[in-house]
Amino acid sequence: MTLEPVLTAEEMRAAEQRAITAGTSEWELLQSAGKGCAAEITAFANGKRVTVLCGPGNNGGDGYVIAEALRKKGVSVRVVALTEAETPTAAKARDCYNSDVESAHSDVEGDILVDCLFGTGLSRPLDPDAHHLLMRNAALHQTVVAVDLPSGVVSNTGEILNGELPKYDYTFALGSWKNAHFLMPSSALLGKRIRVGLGLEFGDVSGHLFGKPAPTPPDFNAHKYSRGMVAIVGGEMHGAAILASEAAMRAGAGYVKLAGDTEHPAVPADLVVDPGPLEEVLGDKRLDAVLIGPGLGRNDTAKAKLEAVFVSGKPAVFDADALHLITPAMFETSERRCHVLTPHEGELAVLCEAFGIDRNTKLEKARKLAETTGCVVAAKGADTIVAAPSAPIRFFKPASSWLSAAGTGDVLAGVVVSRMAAGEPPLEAASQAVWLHGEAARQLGPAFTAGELARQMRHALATCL
Ligand SMILES: NC(=O)C1=CN([C@@H]2O[C@H](COP(=O)(O)OP(=O)(O)OC[C@H]3O[C@@H](n4cnc5c(N)ncnc54)[C@H](O)[C@@H]3O)[C@@H](O)[C@H]2O)[C@H](O)CC1
Ligand SMILES: [K+]
Repeated sequence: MTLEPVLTAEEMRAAEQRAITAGTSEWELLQSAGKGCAAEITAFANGKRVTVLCGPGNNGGDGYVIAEALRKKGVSVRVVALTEAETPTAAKARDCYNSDVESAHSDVEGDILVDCLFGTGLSRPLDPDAHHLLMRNAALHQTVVAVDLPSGVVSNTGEILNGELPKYDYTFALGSWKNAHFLMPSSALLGKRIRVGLGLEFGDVSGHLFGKPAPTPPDFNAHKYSRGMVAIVGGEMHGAAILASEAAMRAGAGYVKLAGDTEHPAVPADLVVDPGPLEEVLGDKRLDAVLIGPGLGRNDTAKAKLEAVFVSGKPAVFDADALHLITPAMFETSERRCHVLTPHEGELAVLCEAFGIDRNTKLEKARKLAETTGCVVAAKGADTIVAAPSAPIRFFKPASSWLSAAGTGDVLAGVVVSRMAAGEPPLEAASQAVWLHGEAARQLGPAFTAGELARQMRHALATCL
């Protein structure tokens, strides 16, 4: 499993400062950044006309270095400066650009637009002139490149301060990934994400990009219980729990039991349906993990089942309807706190209300909910993140937008509980599940159903073994 640092703007500046203290100058960092971007652009700039828009800070400084590096390689370059270079390093880069710099009044037609107006230093929305310059010129070029971040995006939150920004074809993350590279709404703008390394050391960071997991296959002498036993608590709507079970059966667990009186034509022969009392199912010592929520309903029976899961003390995944019924008091009936919650945006809001959490962004809501409950929180959406108490936030490369189909959340919950039963700690189980879910969707291409996604899960798992 790979974890790449994802930083806030403050962490990035601190890393840069450490490098400077250790003897690498800001000028050298700017040179590495600019030359690294120029090398990437050269790969698709053959015979193309490049326009570089430069802002006042070091993001603009990167732009002058990029322009000079491309110019030296014989690429046709024009540079348009929004204002004078304001930092000493950007001013030096401006002076080292050996050609004309045009004023921001000119529209430039070309093929590739390189946006170096603002990066991590953005502190307010673009002024109308800067915004028009960016929008007009983006429309006049076929390919649009963001250096570090699209100008107008807040690095720590992914907010777009100007409402509308161009769609980019490439974004070059300088030194490290930043939160905005994986959070909505900015994540939808970025095009292909490329990290340009600057040789910086990061140490402890507040976020990680979670890469391909490395689950272990069953032991040589494994049996169904040693591989992990899952119970999925059925409820009012049978389809959702069956979908979750289909996914759980294909994500590592050796034994998946559907707890309830589910008589449904879609129940496969390889799924054990146990209509006995829920307390007995949950009391089975061999049971490793429980999922409750998909198709559960929200009536008194559903609430009693949820309370039984808490009382059992088994590691649990709470999804869908269960997230509407959870109360802080339920945690007091159980010694175990480290469960997994898998809310989408609406369910996250419901949970924050229930636990008295008042935060503005998805990142802050998920982080605070994890701290307050002690649970791992997989906050789903186009920018799924996984938060755990006292751990860096986990970000993920964006998954297929075809995942926006009914039942895909039930499938995810089934994969989380399966990975937990297979022995993964809750944070790993949730992270692996998000990755496998995205990989299964990638393999399926367009317009798949939740059932197909569940059945694809073993092929996603196969890519990790
Ligand atoms: N951190 C690193 O390791 C490296 C970063 N590099 C690049 O530098 C930028 C960050 O540079 P900085 O000078 O801090 O900020 P910006 O260039 O983003 O510009 C901020 C500049 O502009 C003013 N400002 C902020 N918002 C606005 C606005 N809406 N309108 C007008 N002016 C605004 C603000 O006061 C600052 O003066 C980083 O993203 C990288 O691209 C280098 O590559 C070296 C390594
Ligand atoms: K930029």
